[in-house]
Amino acid sequence: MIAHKTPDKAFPVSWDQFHRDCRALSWRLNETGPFHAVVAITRGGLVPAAIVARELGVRVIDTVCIASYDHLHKSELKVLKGISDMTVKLGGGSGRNLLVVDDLVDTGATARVVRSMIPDAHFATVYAKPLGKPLVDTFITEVSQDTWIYFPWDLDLAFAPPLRDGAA
Ligand SMILES: O=P(O)(O)OC[C@H]1O[C@H](OP(=O)(O)OP(=O)(O)O)[C@H](O)[C@@H]1O
Ligand SMILES: Nc1nc2[nH]cnc2c(=O)[nH]1
Ligand SMILES: [Mg+2]
Repeated sequence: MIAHKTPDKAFPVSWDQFHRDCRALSWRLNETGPFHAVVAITRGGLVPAAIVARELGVRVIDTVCIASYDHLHKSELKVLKGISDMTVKLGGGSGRNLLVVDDLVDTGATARVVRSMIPDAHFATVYAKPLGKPLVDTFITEVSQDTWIYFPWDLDLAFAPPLRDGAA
Protein backbone atom coordinates (compact mmCIF):
# COMPACT_ATOMS: atom_id res chain seq x y z
CA MET A 1 0.00 0.00 0.00
CA ILE A 2 1.39 3.45 -0.96
CA ALA A 3 1.05 6.08 1.82
CA HIS A 4 -1.51 8.66 0.80
CA LYS A 5 -2.57 11.93 2.45
CA THR A 6 -6.34 12.07 3.02
CA PRO A 7 -7.65 14.85 0.73
CA ASP A 8 -8.79 18.02 2.55
CA LYS A 9 -11.83 18.81 0.44
CA ALA A 10 -14.83 16.76 -0.62
CA PHE A 11 -16.60 17.15 -3.96
CA PRO A 12 -19.77 15.03 -3.83
CA VAL A 13 -21.51 14.51 -7.19
CA SER A 14 -25.21 13.63 -7.56
CA TRP A 15 -26.61 11.42 -10.33
CA ASP A 16 -28.22 14.49 -11.94
CA GLN A 17 -24.98 16.42 -11.89
CA PHE A 18 -23.02 13.45 -13.21
CA HIS A 19 -25.45 12.92 -16.07
CA ARG A 20 -25.26 16.63 -16.97
CA ASP A 21 -21.45 16.57 -16.89
CA CYS A 22 -21.36 13.42 -19.07
CA ARG A 23 -23.69 15.10 -21.56
CA ALA A 24 -21.42 18.17 -21.60
CA LEU A 25 -18.46 15.86 -22.25
CA SER A 26 -20.38 14.21 -25.12
CA TRP A 27 -21.06 17.62 -26.69
CA ARG A 28 -17.35 18.36 -26.72
CA LEU A 29 -16.41 14.91 -28.02
CA ASN A 30 -18.96 15.18 -30.81
CA GLU A 31 -16.78 17.90 -32.36
CA THR A 32 -13.74 15.57 -32.26
CA GLY A 33 -14.98 12.13 -33.41
CA PRO A 34 -16.26 10.04 -35.06
CA PHE A 35 -14.95 7.15 -32.98
CA HIS A 36 -14.95 3.47 -34.00
CA ALA A 37 -15.22 2.25 -30.40
CA VAL A 38 -15.30 3.38 -26.79
CA VAL A 39 -12.90 1.83 -24.28
CA ALA A 40 -14.10 2.21 -20.69
CA ILE A 41 -11.53 2.08 -17.89
CA THR A 42 -13.29 0.02 -15.25
CA ARG A 43 -14.90 0.36 -13.01
CA GLY A 44 -15.32 4.14 -12.77
CA GLY A 45 -15.34 4.65 -16.54
CA LEU A 46 -18.29 2.30 -17.13
CA VAL A 47 -21.07 4.76 -16.27
CA PRO A 48 -19.69 7.74 -18.24
CA ALA A 49 -18.79 5.42 -21.14
CA ALA A 50 -22.40 4.21 -21.36
CA ILE A 51 -23.73 7.77 -21.42
CA VAL A 52 -21.12 9.06 -23.90
CA ALA A 53 -21.54 6.03 -26.22
CA ARG A 54 -25.31 6.56 -26.22
CA GLU A 55 -24.95 10.26 -27.10
CA LEU A 56 -22.35 9.65 -29.83
CA GLY A 57 -24.09 6.60 -31.32
CA VAL A 58 -21.12 4.28 -30.72
CA ARG A 59 -22.11 0.63 -30.26
CA VAL A 60 -18.73 -1.07 -29.87
CA ILE A 61 -17.74 -0.80 -26.22
CA ASP A 62 -14.68 -2.46 -24.72
CA THR A 63 -13.10 -2.39 -21.28
CA VAL A 64 -9.61 -2.15 -19.88
CA CYS A 65 -9.76 -3.27 -16.27
CA ILE A 66 -7.40 -1.42 -13.93
CA ALA A 67 -7.38 -1.21 -10.14
CA SER A 68 -5.27 1.18 -8.12
CA TYR A 69 -7.26 2.63 -5.20
CA ASP A 70 -8.81 0.96 -2.20
CA HIS A 71 -11.19 3.77 -1.22
CA LEU A 72 -8.80 6.71 -0.46
CA HIS A 73 -5.61 4.62 -0.48
CA LYS A 74 -3.53 4.24 -3.59
CA SER A 75 -1.95 0.84 -4.06
CA GLU A 76 0.09 -0.72 -6.86
CA LEU A 77 -1.60 -0.38 -10.22
CA LYS A 78 -2.83 -3.71 -11.62
CA VAL A 79 -4.03 -4.35 -15.18
CA LEU A 80 -6.62 -7.09 -14.68
CA LYS A 81 -7.75 -7.21 -18.32
CA GLY A 82 -6.28 -5.56 -21.41
CA ILE A 83 -8.03 -4.08 -24.46
CA SER A 84 -9.34 -6.79 -26.81
CA ASP A 85 -7.44 -7.52 -30.04
CA MET A 86 -10.53 -6.69 -32.09
CA THR A 87 -10.72 -3.18 -30.62
CA VAL A 88 -6.98 -2.59 -31.05
CA LYS A 89 -7.39 -3.58 -34.74
CA LEU A 90 -10.31 -1.15 -35.11
CA GLY A 91 -7.92 1.54 -33.92
CA GLY A 92 -5.27 0.54 -36.49
CA GLY A 93 -2.99 -0.77 -33.72
CA SER A 94 -2.19 2.67 -32.27
CA GLY A 95 -5.68 3.63 -31.06
CA ARG A 96 -6.57 6.11 -33.80
CA ASN A 97 -10.35 6.81 -33.73
CA LEU A 98 -10.75 5.06 -30.39
CA LEU A 99 -12.22 6.93 -27.43
CA VAL A 100 -10.99 6.06 -23.94
CA VAL A 101 -13.36 7.14 -21.14
CA ASP A 102 -12.77 7.31 -17.40
CA ASP A 103 -14.61 9.08 -14.59
CA LEU A 104 -11.55 11.10 -13.51
CA VAL A 105 -7.83 11.52 -13.76
CA ASP A 106 -5.96 12.12 -10.48
CA THR A 107 -2.19 11.46 -10.52
CA GLY A 108 -2.39 10.30 -14.15
CA ALA A 109 -0.95 6.85 -13.39
CA THR A 110 -3.96 4.97 -14.79
CA ALA A 111 -4.15 7.18 -17.89
CA ARG A 112 -0.41 6.72 -18.51
CA VAL A 113 -0.76 2.93 -18.56
CA VAL A 114 -3.69 3.03 -21.00
CA ARG A 115 -1.93 5.59 -23.20
CA SER A 116 1.04 3.26 -23.46
CA MET A 117 -1.32 0.59 -24.89
CA ILE A 118 -3.04 2.85 -27.47
CA PRO A 119 -1.05 6.13 -27.75
CA ASP A 120 -3.18 7.71 -30.52
CA ALA A 121 -6.54 7.20 -28.81
CA HIS A 122 -8.56 10.19 -27.65
CA PHE A 123 -8.61 10.22 -23.86
CA ALA A 124 -11.65 11.74 -22.09
CA THR A 125 -12.57 12.08 -18.43
CA VAL A 126 -15.42 13.89 -16.72
CA TYR A 127 -13.22 15.35 -13.96
CA ALA A 128 -9.51 16.12 -13.81
CA LYS A 129 -6.98 17.06 -11.14
CA PRO A 130 -3.90 19.15 -12.07
CA LEU A 131 -1.33 16.32 -11.93
CA GLY A 132 -3.26 14.15 -14.38
CA LYS A 133 -4.67 16.88 -16.62
CA PRO A 134 -1.82 16.83 -19.18
CA LEU A 135 -2.67 13.19 -19.98
CA VAL A 136 -6.29 13.95 -20.92
CA ASP A 137 -7.46 15.33 -24.28
CA THR A 138 -10.96 16.35 -23.17
CA PHE A 139 -12.49 16.83 -19.70
CA ILE A 140 -15.28 18.92 -18.20
CA THR A 141 -14.47 20.06 -14.65
CA GLU A 142 -11.13 20.56 -12.90
CA VAL A 143 -10.88 20.15 -9.13
CA SER A 144 -7.83 20.82 -6.96
CA GLN A 145 -5.34 18.05 -6.19
CA ASP A 146 -6.39 18.02 -2.51
CA THR A 147 -10.05 17.31 -3.38
CA TRP A 148 -11.64 13.86 -3.23
CA ILE A 149 -14.49 13.33 -5.69
CA TYR A 150 -17.38 11.23 -4.36
CA PHE A 151 -19.38 9.59 -7.15
CA PRO A 152 -23.12 8.94 -6.85
CA TRP A 153 -22.62 5.16 -6.89
CA ASP A 154 -20.39 5.50 -3.79
CA LEU A 155 -22.86 7.69 -1.87
CA ASP A 156 -26.06 7.16 0.08
CA LEU A 157 -28.73 9.55 1.30
CA ALA A 158 -27.85 10.44 4.89
CA PHE A 159 -28.84 12.90 7.63
CA ALA A 160 -26.94 16.21 7.44
CA PRO A 161 -26.59 17.88 10.86
CA PRO A 162 -27.64 21.60 10.99
CA LEU A 163 -24.80 24.16 10.83
CA ARG A 164 -25.55 25.32 14.41
CA ASP A 165 -24.85 21.82 15.67
CA GLY A 166 -21.30 22.03 14.42
CA ALA A 167 -21.59 20.85 10.82
CA ALA A 168 -18.79 22.15 8.61
O1 LIG B 1 -5.05 9.19 -12.08
P1 LIG B 1 -4.94 8.09 -11.06
O2 LIG B 1 -4.21 8.51 -9.83
O3 LIG B 1 -4.45 6.81 -11.62
O4 LIG B 1 -6.43 7.83 -10.51
C1 LIG B 1 -7.56 7.77 -11.33
C2 LIG B 1 -8.19 6.40 -11.31
O5 LIG B 1 -8.56 6.04 -9.97
C3 LIG B 1 -9.91 5.60 -9.94
O6 LIG B 1 -10.01 4.23 -10.24
P2 LIG B 1 -9.74 3.06 -9.16
O7 LIG B 1 -8.38 2.48 -9.40
O8 LIG B 1 -10.02 3.59 -7.79
O9 LIG B 1 -10.76 1.92 -9.51
P3 LIG B 1 -12.33 1.96 -9.82
O10 LIG B 1 -12.47 2.71 -11.11
O11 LIG B 1 -12.69 0.54 -9.93
O12 LIG B 1 -13.01 2.68 -8.69
C4 LIG B 1 -10.56 6.40 -11.03
O13 LIG B 1 -11.75 5.75 -11.50
C5 LIG B 1 -9.50 6.44 -12.10
O14 LIG B 1 -9.55 5.29 -12.94
N1 LIG C 1 -13.87 8.30 -6.08
C1 LIG C 1 -12.63 8.75 -6.32
N2 LIG C 1 -11.68 7.88 -6.75
C2 LIG C 1 -10.46 8.41 -7.00
N3 LIG C 1 -9.34 7.78 -7.40
C3 LIG C 1 -8.37 8.71 -7.48
N4 LIG C 1 -8.80 9.92 -7.10
C4 LIG C 1 -10.12 9.76 -6.80
C5 LIG C 1 -11.14 10.66 -6.35
O1 LIG C 1 -10.96 11.88 -6.17
N5 LIG C 1 -12.38 10.09 -6.13
MG1 LIG D 1 -11.00 3.80 -12.18
